[in-house]
Amino acid sequence: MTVDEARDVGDDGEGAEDGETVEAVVALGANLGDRAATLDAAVAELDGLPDTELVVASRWHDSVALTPEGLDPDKPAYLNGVAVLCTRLAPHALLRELRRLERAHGRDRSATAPRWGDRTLDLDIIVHGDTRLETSELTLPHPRAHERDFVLRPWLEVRPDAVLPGVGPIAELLARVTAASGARP
Ligand SMILES: Nc1ncnc2c1ncn2[C@@H]1O[C@H](COP(=O)(O)OP(=O)(O)OP(=O)(O)O)[C@@H](O)[C@H]1O
Ligand SMILES: Nc1nc2c(c(=O)[nH]1)N=C(CO)CN2
Repeated sequence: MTVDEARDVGDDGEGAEDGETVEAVVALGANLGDRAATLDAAVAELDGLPDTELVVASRWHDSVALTPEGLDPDKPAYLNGVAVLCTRLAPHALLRELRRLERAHGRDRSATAPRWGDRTLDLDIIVHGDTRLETSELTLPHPRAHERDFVLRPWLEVRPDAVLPGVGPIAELLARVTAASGARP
């Protein structure tokens, strides 16, 4: 499938069914190791997933680590970005592939790893077409995407008109997050 065709899919107001081609947005983050090299490699690996093609990836953005206690400039800073994929993988199948790629990059998912702890690679599904679902393994859209500058900013860079299904245009969401943080847009 070509990039232009990819831009036209997943826009029919329905949740994605098995085997349907949709545009999915994956958020990438890393704050350990050679962050840029890891994210570059991950983008290439996303492009190589079965029934999947990379449409566009954002630049990598530096961002202060968000922890359960708030922003922590003493933690290693993150590089964040997004990749827009055209995929026939169903949501849970895509999630399994992302977990596999995280593992391959040394992601520590042991029981002792702290919530929102430092990581070599984090891959989250932000949207999968217009799918809205909530299971024990997967919530779509990603439940915290609307409040995350480090997701919305790179996404806006590559998809200025994107809408978070059930929430709103990401340009408005980013403006709200930026205003709430007291920072300039
Ligand atoms: N949209 C989603 N994308 C990725 N994982 C999800 C999603 N919704 C639910 N999950 C579940 O969240 C679990 C925890 O994921 P992970 O450890 O990457 O969270 P986190 O990145 O530390 O935090 P956050 O979810 O706030 O970004 C995963 O095992 C997965 O089953
Ligand atoms: N800046 C930044 N902070 C985070 C990030 C992230 O990607 N960027 N991911 C987290 C868990 O998903 C927790 N904190």
